[in-house]
This record gives sequence, structure tokens and C-alpha cells, in this order.
Amino acid sequence: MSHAAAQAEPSAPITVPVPLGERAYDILVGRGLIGTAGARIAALGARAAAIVTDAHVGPLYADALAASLEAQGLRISVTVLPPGEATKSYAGLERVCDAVLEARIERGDLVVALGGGVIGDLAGFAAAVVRRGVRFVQVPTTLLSQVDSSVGGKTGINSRHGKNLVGAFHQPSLVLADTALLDTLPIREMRAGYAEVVKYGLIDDPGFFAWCEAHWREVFAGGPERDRAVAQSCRAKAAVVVRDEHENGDRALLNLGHTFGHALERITAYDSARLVHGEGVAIGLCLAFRFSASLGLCPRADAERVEAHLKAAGLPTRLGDVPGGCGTVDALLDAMAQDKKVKGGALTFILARGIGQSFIAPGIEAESVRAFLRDETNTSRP
Ligand SMILES: NC(=O)c1ccc[n+]([C@@H]2O[C@H](COP(=O)([O-])OP(=O)(O)OC[C@H]3O[C@@H](n4cnc5c(N)ncnc54)[C@H](O)[C@@H]3O)[C@@H](O)[C@H]2O)c1
Ligand SMILES: O=C(O)C(=O)C[C@@H](O)[C@H](O)[C@H](O)COP(=O)(O)O
Ligand SMILES: [Zn+2]
Repeated sequence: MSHAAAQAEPSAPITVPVPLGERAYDILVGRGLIGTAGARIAALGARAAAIVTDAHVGPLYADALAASLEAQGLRISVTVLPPGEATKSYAGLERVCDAVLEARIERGDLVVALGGGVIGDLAGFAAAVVRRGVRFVQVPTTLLSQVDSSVGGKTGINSRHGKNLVGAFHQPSLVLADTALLDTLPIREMRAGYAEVVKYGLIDDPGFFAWCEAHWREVFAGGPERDRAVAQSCRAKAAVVVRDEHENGDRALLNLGHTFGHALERITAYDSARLVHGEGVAIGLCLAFRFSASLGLCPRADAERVEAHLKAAGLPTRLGDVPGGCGTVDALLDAMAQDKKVKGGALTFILARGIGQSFIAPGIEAESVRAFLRDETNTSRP
């Protein structure tokens, strides 16, 4: 069964280039792009495509994508995985690798990730390792994946030791962000993806944050503001990735809110029923701003403004908002110790001097984080 959104009239897409030399690619943003996927993907020169999707997205959009590819003469296979963060696992990786090999995908062919960030990260990682690297295309179907995870080439799976701890940098050959597909996205997932949109304003673009405060309802509703928000987020991310593809420096800014957020995801056992990534990021953004304020780096009023906006958009903002609890301060610190930004045993945080003034802060003492988290767990709503 295909959803009506898959037949939406194509609008002229906004093109965001990612000029990464021999790994350069375009991100296309617009309504109705899925119907044009076949011609665009065929132009990459593949003869076969292994579509990877999940059991929510597949029934809505896999037929439309497959038909568009088949119309260009591509040989197609479709693999459907269980939805949710738990699929971004060793078992999920084995399934996708086997499916790609089963489909006889050659290095010149393509893996096509049709889904949210879980499918994009997982299928992208499988593409990175099968035959030591086959090409892949991202067809992101959540707000989060359109504004963030489909761009920049971070792929991977979770480990019981922590989030995204097993993975590879592997850039896609094309990103097709059809914003009409978001019409079927559950509101909880729309909100979660919106946390990553707000993140770009908080990193270095106070004007974009103010725009978000004024226009978030239209972004949720669809129309030109949604496309504008997706395209602007992709531009912001692409600019950072082009400066620092492999996160040796500035790219860590994109991790604003994630040291706390990833720890919460591990503590909730990657259980999407309790916490999804974007919700962890929303709480993490608020914690990063309150932590900055507690260190005297950032005006309290800015931390309050961040929280007020995320709350207005329906997102959780406090440790006490985690269903089933956020674990002990020690458990949180233990989870953070596995963060990829740890250097010489010390934590690195992304802190802020204000909205749009984030910076990388290495060498943060665990004791100062402990004191802050103790305060947070005492003052957090139940
Ligand atoms: N690689 C990166 O740079 C990067 C960036 C941000 C997040 N991530 C990762 O992305 C993952 C989160 O991605 P997500 O928020 O997209 O979650 P997700 O992939 O789990 O999708 C969320 C839910 O929405 C459903 N869904 C997806 N598209 C739909 C649609 N159009 N209509 C109806 N239902 C739809 C899915 O089946 C799922 O149940 C996390 O694992 C996170 O770590 C990676
Ligand atoms: O692309 C990046 O770089 C990011 O940090 C974007 C984040 O939103 C994303 O969640 C990413 O997967 C986190 O990466 P990690 O290296 O901290 O696992
Ligand atoms: Zn993220």
C-alpha cells in the first residue's frame, strides 16, 4: 500500500551541496521528491539497489520508491526491519549485510536507506563494511533524519557500552529529503526531530533560533517553512562537515546536548517507548545550557529561553521527564565516560556563552558534572 503523500506533486527542490572533494554530493529538499528518486539514483550509474526500510515506513513508501527505481531498469530488493532504536544493533547489522550480499549488490551498485535515522545509520554502516564499501543513498523519512542524520556520513550501531560506539564515516552519494513524507510522521517523532533543528540555532545562529521560536508551528504543519527549516539545517550541518569531516575539531559542536542525551539513551536501554534520540537531545540541550549557566558562562535567562521554547514545542526538558526515571548520578556519569569526545579520561562538553555561542570545552572535571547533576536530580520535576 502506498500513501497519498508519495504521490504529492513534486516541487522544485532546494539543492544543498556538500562539497567534500571526491566524496561530494547533493542534498535535495522538497515535496514529492520520492517519485523522482528513480531517475536521480539511476543517474549515479548503479544497476541494482538494495532498499532497506522499517515496518512503519515500508508499507507507506517502499512501493513508490521501488516503482520509481524499476522504471529506470534497476534491479531491486527490499529488506524490512523492526522499527525502533533497538534495531541499530549487531543483529540488525548482520541482517542488513546478509540482505545486501543476498541481493548481489556490487561496489558500483547502491544501498538505499528509506527511513529515519535508525535505518540511515544502520544501512549506511552496512554499506561501509560490505565488500569494504558500497555506495549508498539516503531517503530520510523523519524530520530528524532530514535535518541531521542523513547528512555528514556518520554511520553505526549502538553497543551495550554506549551509543554509536561501533561505526564508520561513510558519506552517502545523494540525499533525497522529500518533506511530504513527514505528513505521516507521528507527532512525537516530529517533536523529537525538531530538537535537532533548534540545535543549529543554539550552536552558532541566534537568528535561526529566533526564527524557530516564531515559526515552529508552521514547520510542524508543513509547507514552505518546513522546507526552509530542513534546508537551513542541512546547510548548517554541511558547512561544519565540510570544515571537519572526521570530527577532529569543530564537528564536535554538532554534539551539543548529546553527552547528556546519549547517556540517557543508554540508561533507558535504547527503548524507544521510553525515550527517543531527539527527546534525549532536547533534555541534553537544556542541561548543557543550565550547566553552562551554573559555571557562570552563560546568562540564566538564555538557559530559561531554551527550555521555554523546547517545552512549548512539546519536548521534555528535565531529567525528571524521562519515563521510568533517569537512573542515578553515578549511572549517568558512568555512561558519559564512554562518550567519544573523552580525551585522556576527561570529559569534553559542548557548552555555551549564550544562544548561538556554543564552544568545545575539553577537560571538564567529573566532579563538577556530578555536583551539577545532583542539583538537577533534586530540582527536576518528578
Ligand atoms: N548519523 C548522524 O549524524 C545522526 C544524527 C542524528 C541522529 N542520529 C541517529 O538517528 C536515530 C534516530 O532517528 P529518528 O529520530 O529518525 O528515529 P527512527 O529512525 O527510529 O524513526 C522514528 C519512528 O518513526 C517512524 N517513521 C519514520 N518515518 C516515518 C514516516 N514518514 N511516517 C510514519 N512513520 C515514520 C519509524 O518507523 C520509527 O518508528 C538515532 O539512532 C540517532 O542516534 C544519527
Ligand atoms: O553529525 C554529527 O557529527 C553529530 O554529532 C550529529 C548528532 O546529532 C548525531 O546524533 C550523531 O550521531 C552523534 O554522533 P556521535 O559521534 O556522538 O555518536
Ligand atoms: Zn543527534
